[in-house]
Amino acid sequence: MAYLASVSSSLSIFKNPQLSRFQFSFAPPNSLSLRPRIQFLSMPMNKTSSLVVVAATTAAEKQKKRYPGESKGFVEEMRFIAMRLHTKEQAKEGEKVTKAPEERPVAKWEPTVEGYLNFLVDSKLVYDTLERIIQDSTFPTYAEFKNTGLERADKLAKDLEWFKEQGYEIPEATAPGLTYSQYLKDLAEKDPQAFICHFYNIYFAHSAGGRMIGRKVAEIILDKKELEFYKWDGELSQLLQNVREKLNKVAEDWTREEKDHCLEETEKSFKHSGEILRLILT
Ligand code: HEM
Repeated sequence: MAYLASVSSSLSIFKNPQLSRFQFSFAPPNSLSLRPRIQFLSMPMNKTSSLVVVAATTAAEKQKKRYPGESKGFVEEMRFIAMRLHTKEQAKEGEKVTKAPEERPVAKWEPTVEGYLNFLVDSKLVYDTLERIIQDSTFPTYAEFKNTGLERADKLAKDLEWFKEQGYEIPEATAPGLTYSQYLKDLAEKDPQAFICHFYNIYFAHSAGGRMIGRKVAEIILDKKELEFYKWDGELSQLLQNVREKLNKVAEDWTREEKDHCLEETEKSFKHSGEILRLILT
């Protein structure tokens, strides 16, 4: 119903006699679909003007279509989709409304050391998996990302060692980390575009929201101790920029369909990372 209302209010533009033919397309609010959207065409402006609903764009129109962020390179396209999947409380550009525990404002989190340790252990498993896949790979799409300086597994190993020295018992990895790790291994074998989507989201999320979370949690439960997980050797902004350039270059060889497929994987990346983040609050 909401869609119908927005369609009819948009129809006023058809009254403009200058427009002998006008067309627009729309998708339901919050739709992440990148596939052809429903399109409305108006016929020449006279009394018999009619509205024709066409179910799909033609190949030529599709080619002309611009994707948000496209002019800046593929990373910007991935970023655009990722930002829409945040809630407003998580990031200014966020649009998502449902609120799982980890989607509530970080300022209101009540973390526990035990939960945080589960989060660090599962995160380490995911980074171990990603970094082993990249390091062992001879496949150019993956090999490009060896030794970017963003790697986190060794840093997390040091942090877990520190917790041990403080007398904490280091837990075993739990279901969210184990499931995500296996999922990444499967993707790496059979779906490079989807794998690269996870690669981007995991490392870039950690450099943005992840650091914010680390600071907040350390304030509440670690007497502000800054963990190695949140430190990089070298200038982080430069490391990120180098990886952005490599990602853009890799994606230049992809067809539009392969790019869309990569973008469509973003939701899964949020789902898996969200489950690991939620451990902090257990
Ligand atoms: C509590 C959870 C989260 C919070 C508080 C959070 C917060 C943020 C913030 C503040 C930014 C920076 C926005 C800006 O540039 O102005 C950001 C960027 C981003 N986040 Fe999140 N985020 C969260 C979870 C996630 C998750 C689960 C993912 C995906 C796995 C993700 C992926 C990204 C990406 C890809 C960026 C863009 C980084 C860049 O611009 O280089 N975030 N997030």
